[in-house]
Amino acid sequence: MAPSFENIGNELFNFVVREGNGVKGMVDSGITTVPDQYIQSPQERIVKQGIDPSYPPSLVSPIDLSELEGPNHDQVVELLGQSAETLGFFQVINHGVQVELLEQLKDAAHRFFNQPPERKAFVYLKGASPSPFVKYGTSFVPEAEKALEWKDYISMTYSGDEDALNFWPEECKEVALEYLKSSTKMVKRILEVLLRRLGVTVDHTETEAYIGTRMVNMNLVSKSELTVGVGRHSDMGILTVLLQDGIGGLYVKVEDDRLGRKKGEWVEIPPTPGALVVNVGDTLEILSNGRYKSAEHRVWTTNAESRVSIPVFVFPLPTKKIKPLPQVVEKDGVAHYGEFLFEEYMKNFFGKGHEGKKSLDFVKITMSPS
Ligand SMILES: O=C(O)CCC(=O)C(=O)O
Ligand SMILES: [Fe+2]
Repeated sequence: MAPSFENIGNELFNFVVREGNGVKGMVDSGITTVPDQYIQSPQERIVKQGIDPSYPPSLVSPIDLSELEGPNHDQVVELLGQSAETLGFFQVINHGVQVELLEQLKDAAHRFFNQPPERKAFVYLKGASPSPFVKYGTSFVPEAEKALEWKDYISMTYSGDEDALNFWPEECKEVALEYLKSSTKMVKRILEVLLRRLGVTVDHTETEAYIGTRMVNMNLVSKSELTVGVGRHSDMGILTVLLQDGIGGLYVKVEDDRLGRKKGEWVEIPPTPGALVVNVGDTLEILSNGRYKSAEHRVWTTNAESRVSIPVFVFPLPTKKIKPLPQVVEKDGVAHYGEFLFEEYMKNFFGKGHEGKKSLDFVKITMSPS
């Protein structure tokens, strides 16, 4: 049977979850063995191979977004488009998020996680938090995962500046809010050029509904081997912006022959000072009728150091109806995904453990052989 918090043992459950110690607390307490529930099967773990010098340059070289506004506009759009079509991941610089803010964010994340556990549990734990928009937790969906993730997180959903400054944690609220706002601007611009590249223009109200929900998370993956920081998954939204620290360990699955890599191979997105990682989410894959790929990715753990990462997830309003964009379907002659309300998608996504790109099966139209 799949292990879960139900059979994790009350003592451990109380310590990790109820008392807010998280995985970090377990590691800080000096445990010498990883509890069974966290041990991943060997195929789920990652052995770090280091960066291959023959790496396709587009995977490593960040794309300069400021060039979107200059004479190289078309080339930059092509770079973004091809990255979104092939790997589903790219890195960007001159992204409009202040470089000093990136350092401040990483410090703020450590400050948050370094607080005494009782404070994190008392103020932010699911159920205890004074706002439904702030949640401190551990693993992804502990009740549903096959093996638990070696990760603690705080999740802050944007519901207005005032709410953010009132409810988000003191240690990180200002920087997190600024990061979320400038990342959203960038996402809007990238989305616009990616859609225009497909011959689609979306009006302002429609765009706002596609990017109407924004959430900033801070993840802490503690030290260990045998475990996984973040299990194999794709993101559910439009685009995700991600700040990772210098530890590395974010791996993406290759699905496209054009990258000069074998299908199914995992490549690392190397930490690049000043750059942000951007990746396509399920919703953009659906809107583009499968042209842009929401890539499967995961994060390793290492014995050397703990790792922080700070994603901004941009996804539709819950009430937004989602289906492949009609202009794209017209060109393709067939829709590859059905229509749904975004809240249904979210319910499905958060109702299960991470399992690769399975989240998309929920809406995929599979052709029956005739
Ligand atoms: O920590 C990372 O590098 C990636 C995190 C991630 O994939 C997620 O939170 O969805
Ligand atoms: Fe992700």
